[in-house]
Amino acid sequence: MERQVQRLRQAFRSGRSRPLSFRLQQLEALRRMVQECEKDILASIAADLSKSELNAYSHEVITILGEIDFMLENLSELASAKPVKKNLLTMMDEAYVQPEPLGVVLIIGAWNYPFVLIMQPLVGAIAAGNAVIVKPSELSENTAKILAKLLPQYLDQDLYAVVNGGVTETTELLKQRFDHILYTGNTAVGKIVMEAASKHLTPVTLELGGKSPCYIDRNCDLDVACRRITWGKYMNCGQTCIAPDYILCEASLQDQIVQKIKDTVKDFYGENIKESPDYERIINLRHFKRLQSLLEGQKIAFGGETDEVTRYIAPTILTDVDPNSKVMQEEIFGPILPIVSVKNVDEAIEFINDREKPLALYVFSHNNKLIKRVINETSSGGVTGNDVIMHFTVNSLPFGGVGASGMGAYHGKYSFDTFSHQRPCLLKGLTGESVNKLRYPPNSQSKLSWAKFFLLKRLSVGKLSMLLLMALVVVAAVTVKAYLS
Ligand SMILES: NC(=O)c1ccc[n+]([C@@H]2O[C@H](COP(=O)([O-])OP(=O)(O)OC[C@H]3O[C@@H](n4cnc5c(N)ncnc54)[C@H](O)[C@@H]3O)[C@@H](O)[C@H]2O)c1
Ligand SMILES: CC(C)=CCC/C(C)=C/CC/C(C)=C/C=O
Repeated sequence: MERQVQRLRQAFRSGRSRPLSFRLQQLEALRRMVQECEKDILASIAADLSKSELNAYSHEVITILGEIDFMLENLSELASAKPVKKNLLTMMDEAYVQPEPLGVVLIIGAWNYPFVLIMQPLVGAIAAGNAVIVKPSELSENTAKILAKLLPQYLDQDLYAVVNGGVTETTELLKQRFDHILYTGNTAVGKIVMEAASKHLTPVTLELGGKSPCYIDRNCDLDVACRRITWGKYMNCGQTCIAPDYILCEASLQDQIVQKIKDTVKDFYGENIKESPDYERIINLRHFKRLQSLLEGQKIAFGGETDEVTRYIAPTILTDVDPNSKVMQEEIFGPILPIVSVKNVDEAIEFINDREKPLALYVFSHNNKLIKRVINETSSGGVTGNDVIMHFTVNSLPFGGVGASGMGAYHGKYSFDTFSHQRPCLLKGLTGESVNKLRYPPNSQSKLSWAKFFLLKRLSVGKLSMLLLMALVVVAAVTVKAYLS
């Protein structure tokens, strides 16, 4: 592992990854990889998540092609030096912010969107000019294998590497010194990653999870709300970090919501959900059993059927859920949707604020003021009003958590910035010592008041009259010169 990181560091130090032409060429190669190997990529994702290839394409491949296109179109602007405002002391100089690559970056992905969660940060890290090691999740082993096979075929092998493996390999990897680590996964491992990174003072981006609430206001089109929630909750069998975790609503809405979600499930997946190509399975037996245990003692208003052999759990709704019950204590990450009743929006806001800051927050209402109020009075990684999941798809929005749901963000420009150092540059000439004298010792009251003038634009009466006098002399000189010529 150590040798591998050293090899990448050496390649980074050679400067090969820095020219924009090289970065663009690598991004184009990545796009070719996705297009030319689409079939194998889709088959791997499909095998890992019992997912149809159509869904694998729309859940994962579209996002990556969009991200690569964005970087190809915007890289020269993103990577360019940005001139900044100057003060009076530096007005003759050049001042700008120059984004520069950080060095060798580690990207650790999770299993639930195994392609997107490796590839999207990788696009940003390459665009920013870094060398990169990616570590796909061992739980999505087919996608891990195809990434390890394809990436070296299309990318520069000295700068970009894939390490596969589980806890042992990741632990070993985390002992190495990186210049940035982006980790996606659960909070407990997030803490391990951050602790390991702290040994080298390596900055981290942590893309974690949490319980993302969904408040449905009485003043709302329930048909539309329930259709959108059904889509976002049961896609990927609920194994989506930003899936609505639970619903908050007034008690009187509960039965209507159950009925409408039931009807939508039938529209989406048909009478026999098990036969639907659009309904996935739980990733492994450990998660299957964990989810089964969340159903114990709950009022199941819809669904609840499970099949251990195929790790099938039906789209399920729990009603009158006690906020202290187990299903409300941990991120569900499966197709179980609890409804917790609140008296009104005030109580919903309090409920959200009493808990850890979630990765996403959803509010459904005709009343935009109410939506804005919920946004203003709570905190979460991201928000979508009157829909779910969709803020993820806008790559001009930063994607990330806050508090327990993570730190830092990526996507589009935010990926580029995450993997760059914003380097402040000031370029001066070697003239102008008469002004510089002001900051050289010995100090004096007069130098201090000039410094206040140049840096704070504060002028004493004495300095003001002197400046006026100087201005008058300049005007007089110009007038005399004009008269004589
Ligand atoms: N914010 C996001 O974008 C996002 C996206 C997907 C998933 N998630 C969150 O991730 C969680 C599900 O993922 P998961 O954690 O089950 O995925 P996982 O089991 O695939 O683990 C994530 C990564 O951590 C590594 N890992 C596991 N144990 C480790 C250890 N002890 N030391 C070092 N590395 C270790 C794994 O090898 C893997 O690469 C959920 O909480 C979900 O909300 C967040
Ligand atoms: C709207 C379309 C076409 C796709 C959405 C894809 C999707 C659900 C992405 C989620 C990715 C993500 C960060 C998952 C976290 O677990």
